[in-house]
Amino acid sequence: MAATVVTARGKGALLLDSHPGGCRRTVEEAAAETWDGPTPGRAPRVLIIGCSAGYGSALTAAGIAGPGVTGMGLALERPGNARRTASPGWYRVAATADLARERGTAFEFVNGDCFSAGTKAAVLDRFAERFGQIDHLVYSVAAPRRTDHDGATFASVIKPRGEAHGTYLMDFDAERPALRRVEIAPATGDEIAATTKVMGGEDWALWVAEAASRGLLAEGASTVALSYLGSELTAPIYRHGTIGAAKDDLEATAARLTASALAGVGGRAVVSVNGAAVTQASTAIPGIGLYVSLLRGVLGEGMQSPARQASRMWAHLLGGAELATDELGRIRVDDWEFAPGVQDAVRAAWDGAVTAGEVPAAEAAWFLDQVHRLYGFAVDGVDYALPVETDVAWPEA
Ligand SMILES: NC(=O)c1ccc[n+]([C@@H]2O[C@H](COP(=O)([O-])OP(=O)(O)OC[C@H]3O[C@@H](n4cnc5c(N)ncnc54)[C@H](O)[C@@H]3O)[C@@H](O)[C@H]2O)c1
Repeated sequence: MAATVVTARGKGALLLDSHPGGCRRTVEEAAAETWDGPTPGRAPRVLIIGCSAGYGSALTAAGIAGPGVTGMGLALERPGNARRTASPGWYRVAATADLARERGTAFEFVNGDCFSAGTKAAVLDRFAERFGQIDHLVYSVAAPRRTDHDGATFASVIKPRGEAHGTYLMDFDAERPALRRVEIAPATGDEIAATTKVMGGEDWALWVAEAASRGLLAEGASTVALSYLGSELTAPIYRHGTIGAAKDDLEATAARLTASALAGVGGRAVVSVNGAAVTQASTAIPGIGLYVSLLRGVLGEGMQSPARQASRMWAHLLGGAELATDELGRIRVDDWEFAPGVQDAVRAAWDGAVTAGEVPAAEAAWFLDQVHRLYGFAVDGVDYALPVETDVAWPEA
């Protein structure tokens, strides 16, 4: 395909195309994150499940550029076709592979379904062949559905549990970013179970057990899965909702893994509670867009990017600056979101926005920019008037 000018077509938080050059720049930005952790004696060998977007992409880029991790990343991305460019994660993976090459670190990427037994076997076989053992297994998947080994498919839903919940969407089709109230009916028991099947700890545990059974976990290995706690403002839809049930399950899985699969190698399973970020997964959750916009309004530059948080996580996992652990043993990378006064200020801003029926212009503009950045648009240093090659190959092993 010849190079072409790519523009941001689409509606609200969903764009049809992505810009390869902009996606590349966002990876470079993550790689430029300051590394103030320890310098490892040898490259840590890592497997990152969900490496192409959001926190997983940040962990991959910041890990390659900072401590110089080596290993493999798995993601599920879509190639381009005659009507649309590839998905943004496809381009980020290509850029991250180039970053690894430039840094002289071996890193391979697989495009596949993490829930499939075949993908697990293929990835772990390849890891054993090329890298030997795993020092750190990162699980950073956010998926809408999961097909199980028997062909049954489960869809994750974002709903409250128990009673209906009213929250606000930002309506970017309006001339000014208006708020639209939505009422969301409570989930059924089946929906809660299906969401837990997709976003709970079962698949994480399968990966770790499969790696352990192949003798792939190195002495002292760690595995980390990401979680979110969030504000009282979003609790009815998030932490007390279907996704919260899945996160409870994921978090309970950590202790079981430390006591089982990791016990033999003296390793540990860790839950990392990260802060609110604009990602493809989070923009699908009603109320999160408003919350995260107002949080940014309160914190300004004090809001930590996924790359900053990723760098802090690596420093912790590699035995450098220790992160604080809460009463449930989770590492808290969301400390800035809960710094004194922050939540009170966000609540006041939320009440103000609801009363006014609109989001303050600066916060709304920031949010829209963040959404565009997910697709490689609104990125500094990219000339969007220039044609760009959209036919980018998945990196070779
Ligand atoms: N975004 C937030 O505000 C936030 C905050 C704290 C914690 N987290 C957690 O971080 C984790 C990642 O979320 P995110 O927001 O970065 O999501 P994201 O949508 O940005 O990225 C999801 C990743 O999962 C991969 N993926 C999805 N389905 C897959 C499949 N079937 N097989 C292989 N890979 C698949 C995607 O390719 C992508 O790399 C989740 O556990 C989420 O709960 C998110």
